[in-house]
Amino acid sequence: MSKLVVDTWLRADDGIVTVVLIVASILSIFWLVRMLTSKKTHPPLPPGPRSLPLIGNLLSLDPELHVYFASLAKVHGPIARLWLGKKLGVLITSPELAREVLKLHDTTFANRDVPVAGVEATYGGNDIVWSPYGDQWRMLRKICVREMLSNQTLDSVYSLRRREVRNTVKYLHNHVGQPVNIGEQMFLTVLNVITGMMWGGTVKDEDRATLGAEFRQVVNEIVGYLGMPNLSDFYPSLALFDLQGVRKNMKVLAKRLDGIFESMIDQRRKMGSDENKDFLQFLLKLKDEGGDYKTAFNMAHLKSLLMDMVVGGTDTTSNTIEFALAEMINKPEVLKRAQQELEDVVGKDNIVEESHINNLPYLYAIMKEVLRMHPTLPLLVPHCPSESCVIGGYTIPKGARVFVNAWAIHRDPSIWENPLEFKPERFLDGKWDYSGNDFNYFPFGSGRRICAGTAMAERMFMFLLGSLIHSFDWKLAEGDKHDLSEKFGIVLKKKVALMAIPTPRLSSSIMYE
Ligand code: HEM
Repeated sequence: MSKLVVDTWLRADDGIVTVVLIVASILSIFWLVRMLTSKKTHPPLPPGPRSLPLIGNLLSLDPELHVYFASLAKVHGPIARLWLGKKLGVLITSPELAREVLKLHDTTFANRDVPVAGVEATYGGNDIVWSPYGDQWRMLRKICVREMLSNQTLDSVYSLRRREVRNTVKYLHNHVGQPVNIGEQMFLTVLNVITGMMWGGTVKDEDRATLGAEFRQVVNEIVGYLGMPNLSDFYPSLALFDLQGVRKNMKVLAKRLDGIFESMIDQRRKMGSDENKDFLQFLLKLKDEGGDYKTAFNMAHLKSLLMDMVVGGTDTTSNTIEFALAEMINKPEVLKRAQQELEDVVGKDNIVEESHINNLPYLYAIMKEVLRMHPTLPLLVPHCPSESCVIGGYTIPKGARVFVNAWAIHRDPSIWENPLEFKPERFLDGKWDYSGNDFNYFPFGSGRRICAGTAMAERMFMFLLGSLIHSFDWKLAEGDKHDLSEKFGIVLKKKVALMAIPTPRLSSSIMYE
């Protein structure tokens, strides 16, 4: 090889080295700049407990999720993460951060991470609770709130609520001196009101025990599966195998309710259109004739709205009343004070009417206090950001399951004096309300996804519990201990059913008819 060729090669090599060095330097600068800027735009994930590869934190989950999540917040702070298999869970446990999620970034977090159980229960997630934030959700919510849950509609069907509440008082009067399963009776009363509003149906007195208990069991199981950690949700690639059988069982339960819906729809179709102007008739007309909505209203929407009302409206209200009565029996001075208020406003020779409820501030304070201590949906319905978002200085990636722990915030000693004491008086000054603007106290949630049934829940609670304690004195069944412990589910319930014995306290037995 000639010297000239070797020199040329060496010079060419120098050139290559120089070019490589320049490119490397430019790339390094780019990398550095990216690192620095990406650090700025993508803060880290929230802190959380150490997790195992693939399994994440699944092995340390406690069935009482609300309590377990509160304990994690104590260690990791008001925003924490948890790996549920491949799914990222984010726990929000302070009023400030709840405000960021539910108010400042309301639109981003107005979505749901729909569990497999939710899809099965609601004809493919076609209901209000699980629809993503968008036209379908807007349509369903508007229909429900306007046609069934508005104050105006509720006023127009007062006679129905009155009839059911009177039936319950009568039933209790027939069981004076005997232990009554309060949750079951409250469930049945609310169920009758809701089905009465939907299609005019009520469970007859003779079927009260059997049909009511069956309905309650189905709703209980559906609600149970909705709150249960399910591997199919945490490992979507395993969903096909349905390892815990959640989808299979949910299908069976949904089918049982669907059978009832089908037969109601059938009966309603056979009736003339002028008979019984109820919610179902309105929905059928909307389905057949169409409405002024961007999304066409179909049969899946119709049935899933019925499902929302039955599942979302019954257990929630009845469990709250059961907790309230249990707390009052445990604190007889609270029961006495509420009874005195009713005596002052209603009298002992009169029965409670819904028109009285606005004049019962102490009973209202009891409702607020029970929703503070035992918020019916302790973690709300989990929210899900539609895009990555920074909360409290940490990134919550798109698609994470966000649990806002209202239960823990409602028991935070830095906000509430003696938070574990049941003390309705704390609400008497009207300082706290649950309209969703106060993030120290939000049992119905806040923002776009706030509960759609607040007005109905309020009326049923006040009217039904007011009637119960105005008409009867209450004590526990012989040998029963006061037990106020909770059992976690998407809807919180009493661990031990309240069995209580009614004793009449009104002046005449006519008032129990
Ligand atoms: C004590 C009674 C009740 C309580 C404490 C309660 C509480 C709640 C809460 C916390 C949420 C979730 C809010 C969120 O995701 O941020 C919710 C959603 C909902 N509730 Fe209630 N609820 C009650 C009764 C009812 C009743 C009686 C109905 C209807 C008959 C109802 C219908 C709904 C519906 C449809 C949603 C879904 C709203 C949406 O995703 O847009 N609720 N409720």
